[in-house]
Amino acid sequence: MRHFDLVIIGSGSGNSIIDDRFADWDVAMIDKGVGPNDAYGGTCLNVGCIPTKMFVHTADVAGAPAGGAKLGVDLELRDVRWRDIRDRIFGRIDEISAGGRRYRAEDNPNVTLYEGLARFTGVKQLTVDTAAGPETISADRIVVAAGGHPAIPDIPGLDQVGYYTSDSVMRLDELPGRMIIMGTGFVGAEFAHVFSALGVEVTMIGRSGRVLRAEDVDVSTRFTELAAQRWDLRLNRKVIAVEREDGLARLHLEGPEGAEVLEAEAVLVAVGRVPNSDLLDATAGGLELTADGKIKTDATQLTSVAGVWALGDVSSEHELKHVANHEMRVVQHNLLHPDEPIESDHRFVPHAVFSAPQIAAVGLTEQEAQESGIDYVTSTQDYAGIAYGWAMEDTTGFAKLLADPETGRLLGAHIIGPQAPTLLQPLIQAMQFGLDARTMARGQYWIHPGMPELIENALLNLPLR
Ligand SMILES: Cc1cc2nc3c(=O)[nH]c(=O)nc-3n(C[C@H](O)[C@H](O)[C@H](O)COP(=O)(O)OP(=O)(O)OC[C@H]3O[C@@H](n4cnc5c(N)ncnc54)[C@H](O)[C@@H]3O)c2cc1C
Ligand SMILES: NC(=O)c1ccc[n+]([C@@H]2O[C@H](COP(=O)([O-])OP(=O)(O)OC[C@H]3O[C@@H](n4cnc5c(N)ncnc54)[C@H](O)[C@@H]3O)[C@@H](O)[C@H]2O)c1
Repeated sequence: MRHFDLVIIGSGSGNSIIDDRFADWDVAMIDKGVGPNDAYGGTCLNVGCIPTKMFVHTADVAGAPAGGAKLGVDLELRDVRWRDIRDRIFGRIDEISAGGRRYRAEDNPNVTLYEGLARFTGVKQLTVDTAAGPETISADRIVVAAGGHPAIPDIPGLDQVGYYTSDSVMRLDELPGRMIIMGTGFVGAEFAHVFSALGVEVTMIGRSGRVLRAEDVDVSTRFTELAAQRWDLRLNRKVIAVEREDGLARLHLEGPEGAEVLEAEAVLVAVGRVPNSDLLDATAGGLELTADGKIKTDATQLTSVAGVWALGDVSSEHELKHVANHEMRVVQHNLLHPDEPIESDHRFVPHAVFSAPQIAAVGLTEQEAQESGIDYVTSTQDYAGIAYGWAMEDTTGFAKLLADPETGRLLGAHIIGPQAPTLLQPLIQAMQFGLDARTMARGQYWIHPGMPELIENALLNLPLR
C-alpha cells in the first residue's frame, strides 16, 4: 500500500491547494471526473459557474430585442445557432479542463494522479477504483474536496423518462421546443432565463408560492412577478408522476386547482444538490456527518479525524465557488502551518443569481432580522429613481438595505436589477471592513451618473438615528 504525505480528493477547489510550497511533498490527487465526459477540474469549471455564465451572457444578448422597443430601437433576433453557442463555450472549457489534467498528470513530478472513485476503507485509508483495478493508498494528511451532485427527487416514472440535470443540459444536441424545469432555486432561475431567451418555451414548477424564496421577501416577490410574465410559472405544485409517450415527457401535477398534466420535449431537474460524502463512504473513514449529510468540520476546516480536512460543497453550508475557494486557502495555510492554524470567515458571504433580472445579496434578509429580534432600519432605492435607471427605462429593479439604526453598520444588502452583483461588491466591502452607512455615502465621491448612485441613494435613505 503506497503511503503519501498528502491525499486530495477532488480536482475542483482542491486542485488549487498544490502550489510550489508543496514541491517537497509526495501528493496524490484523486478525481473521478464530472459531467458526461468525466472531466477534470470540478463542477464550477465544467458544469457549474463558468459555462452557465457563458450561456447567461449569450442569453442576455439574445434578449436585447425585448428591451429595445421601449427605448425606440426595434431589434430583431434572427437566429440562435445553438450548436455554435454550445461548441464555442465547451470548446474553451474542455481545453482548460484537459490542460489542467495534463498539468497534474505530466508536469508535477511530486503529484500522482489517480482517476476513479475513491472510498474510505479505514481511517486515513482510501481505495480508488482506477481503470487498472482497485488501488488502496494511505496518507498522513487527507483533504476531502469532493463536492456534490444534483439531487433527483423520488417521483414515480422519473427514472424512466429521461431527464436532464445541470450536468447534462448544457450539452444538448438540439434546443427542445418546450422545457419543464422542476425547481425554483438558483439553477432553475438561471436556466429558465438561458433557455427562454434562446427560444425555448419554459414552464417552471415550484413547490412553494415564490421563486427564489430564500431571498429577501421583497426581492423574491418581485422576481416571481417578473418570472410569471416570462415563463409559464406553476407554483404551489407537487409532481405526482412522470411518463414518456410519443417522445414527450408528461408530468402529472397536483396544485391549488386540482390535477394538471404538462407536456414537454425536455425536463430539467433542478431541486438542489447532495454532498458526495455517501460516494466516499466518509463514515468508514471515521468522519462525522451533519444531519444533511455534509462532512462536519470546525472553523479551521478540520474534520472529526485529526489530519483530515474538508472544504467546499461536501462540507460547507454555502454551496458557492467563492466560499470553496476561501476554505481552500484556509486548508492550504493549515497544511503548511499546522502550529498556527487559521479559521474560515463566513460572516459576510454574498451570492448572486445570474438570471433576468439579476439578483445579488449579502447578510441578513428582513425576515432573518425580524426572527433574530435585532433592532434594524431599512431603505429601498429604485433604479427608476436614479439617472442611469432613467437611461435604461428600468421600472422594476431596486436595492434594499438593512442597517443598525444606532451605528449605521450595514446588516444586509439585496439588489434586484441590472449589474446587481457588481453593484453589491462595495457593500460587501463595507460590511467586511466595518464601514458605516453615513461614512460610506458621504465620505467619498460617487461617479455621476453611474449605476452605483443606486447604492449612494439607498445608503442616504436609511432612517438612522
Ligand atoms: C449549474 C451550477 C451553476 C453554478 N454557478 C455558480 C456561480 O455562478 N457562482 C458560484 O459561486 N457558485 C456556483 N455554483 C456552485 C459551485 O459550482 C460550487 O460551489 C463549487 O464548484 C464547489 O466546489 P468544490 O471544490 O467544493 O467541489 P467540486 O468542484 O464539485 O469538486 C469536487 C470534485 O471531486 C470529485 N469527486 C467527488 N467524489 C469523489 C470520489 N468519491 N472519488 C474521487 N473523486 C471524487 C468530483 O469528480 C469533482 O471533480 C454553481 C453550481 C452549479 C451546479
Ligand atoms: N449563481 C450561483 O451562485 C449559483 C448558480 C447555480 C447553483 N448554485 C449553487 O448550487 C446549489 C444548487 O442549486 P439548485 O437550484 O439546484 O438548488 P436550490 O437549493 O437553490 O433550489 C432548489 C429548489 O428546488 C426545490 N425543491 C427541492 N426539492 C424539490 C422537489 N422534490 N420537488 C420540487 N422542488 C423541489 C426547492 O424548494 C428549491 O426551490 C445552490 O444552492 C447554489 O448554492 C449557485
